[in-house]
Amino acid sequence: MTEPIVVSAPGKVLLAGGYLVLDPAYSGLVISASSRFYTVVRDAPADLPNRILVRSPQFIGAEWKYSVNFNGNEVIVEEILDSAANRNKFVHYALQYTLKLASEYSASTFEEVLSHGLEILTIGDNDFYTQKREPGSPSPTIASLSEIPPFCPLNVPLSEVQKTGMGSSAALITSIVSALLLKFGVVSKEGFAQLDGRDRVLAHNTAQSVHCLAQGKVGSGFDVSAAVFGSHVYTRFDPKVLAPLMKITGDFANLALIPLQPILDPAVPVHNKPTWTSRVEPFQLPPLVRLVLADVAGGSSTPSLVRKVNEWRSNNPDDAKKLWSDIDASNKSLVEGLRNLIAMYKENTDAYEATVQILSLLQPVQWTTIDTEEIAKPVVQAFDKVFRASETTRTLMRKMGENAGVDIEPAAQTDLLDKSIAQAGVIGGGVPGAGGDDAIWVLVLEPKNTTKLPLLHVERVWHEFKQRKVSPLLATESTEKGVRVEQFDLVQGLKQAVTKRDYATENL
Ligand SMILES: Nc1ncnc2c1ncn2[C@@H]1O[C@H](COP(=O)(O)OP(=O)(O)O)[C@@H](O)[C@H]1O
Ligand SMILES: C[C@@](O)(CCOP(=O)(O)OP(=O)(O)O)CC(=O)O
Repeated sequence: MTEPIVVSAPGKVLLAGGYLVLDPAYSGLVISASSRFYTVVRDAPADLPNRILVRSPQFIGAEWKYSVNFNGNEVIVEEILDSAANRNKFVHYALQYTLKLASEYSASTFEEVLSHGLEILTIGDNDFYTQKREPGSPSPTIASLSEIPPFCPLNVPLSEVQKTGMGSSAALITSIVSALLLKFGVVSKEGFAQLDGRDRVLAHNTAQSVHCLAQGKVGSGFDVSAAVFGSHVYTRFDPKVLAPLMKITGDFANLALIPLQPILDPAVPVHNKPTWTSRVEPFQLPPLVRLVLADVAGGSSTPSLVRKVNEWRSNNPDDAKKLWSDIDASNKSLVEGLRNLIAMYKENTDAYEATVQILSLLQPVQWTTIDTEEIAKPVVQAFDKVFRASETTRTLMRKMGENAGVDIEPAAQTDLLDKSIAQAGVIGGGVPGAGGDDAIWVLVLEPKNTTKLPLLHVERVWHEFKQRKVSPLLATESTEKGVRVEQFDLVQGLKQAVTKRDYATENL
């Protein structure tokens, strides 16, 4: 049996650019989270040619079986259904499209890889799901969450789990697609190590297509893009590139007529081929700045928020244009402020660190009122610019919500954010992505070598907040750039988590 292939992909937070990023004229700032989704692909334990078993050991009954039919030319992946209720369209589509693509490179490698059958395991970091608590038990803290064993079983079927909104399906699809591309030799580990080389771009185009097709709609795609490339300023692709594939509904026999290589592989030169126009401008949060996320007990449906906002925008084009461009200016100012801070750190690390130390003890509204040394002034101003920009974006996003008649920042979230942002050492915050009731983000200062006071203040506010249950998540920003090939033995807890249950091979 060959070594398992393990690929992880990070979750996401859209810090700025919700709704705007659906339009290629605007961009969004997406931060990739340290929480990751893992896919392990290995040869099936028993010889079962052309069979694939996929399972998610964190959930009850999360097993999906497939048979692969290949006639030397066309590939059809069929679900072997125990019951219709146990369909997993996302996994099925990931297999169908990635296997078809792989077969177009080498039929003999394709047949060889499937000759023993495959087993695929998918598993997510705890942060992707709201962890169940015993009634009356204290709400979790970042310290208590870091004590929980990795990949905790959720003890419910997948359909009943509560998600935290970190983009589990995008990270899942990115990790499955990438692991399969490696297994079938379509991309290499070395190729994957390059951030903007052909291998990653191919993985992106494939995962993005699968995700859109499985969702049955084309969103902006910032979540898949972050899963592949890490934190960046994202500008969306033109959905036209997917038009030939979007026509295929359900019957994969129709896929036979559409070669995938020319659509997905940037290295395949075809005259007049549709191109992927998305733009990725790498980004990273400045040093000594920590992203903190909260899972808020509440729920909002992104598609219905998007529908209403789009409706208002098309009925009020002039007002919308003005509002969109004001929000865009504020978002750009946020990005610029954060980038300036990185430059300042590089230019004079000591002054930067000393200023962070001072600001961490003051509320952001006090920052520009204090007398600082000349050398600290630009750093103070840059932090102040980030604070102001995030507040302006909040105000304008609330306005967008009022106009469209939807709660982009509901009153309870406003209260929670105002209280959080009033703490010493907090730089700013907001509702991520489409907004709504289910999450907030804040940026806090974390001075070197001192207690993490701003984080503790924010945690206290969340703990004492009465209107909603608010739990911190462990995730910070991932400084690894997106999708990553892992070593099975080196991912803490992974081996135990995927081998926990003794699956009979006749399951296949
Ligand atoms: N852990 C998992 N294992 C297998 N499939 C999953 C898992 N998480 C999500 N999926 C698949 O992705 C689909 C959409 O997931 P969902 O969590 O609703 O998306 P999102 O993260 O985009 O909100 C699910 O219906 C399921 O098919
Ligand atoms: C409105 C949006 O611009 C942002 C939505 O971001 P969320 O992070 O809220 O998304 P989900 O996790 O899928 O619910 C739609 C889009 O860009 O596709």
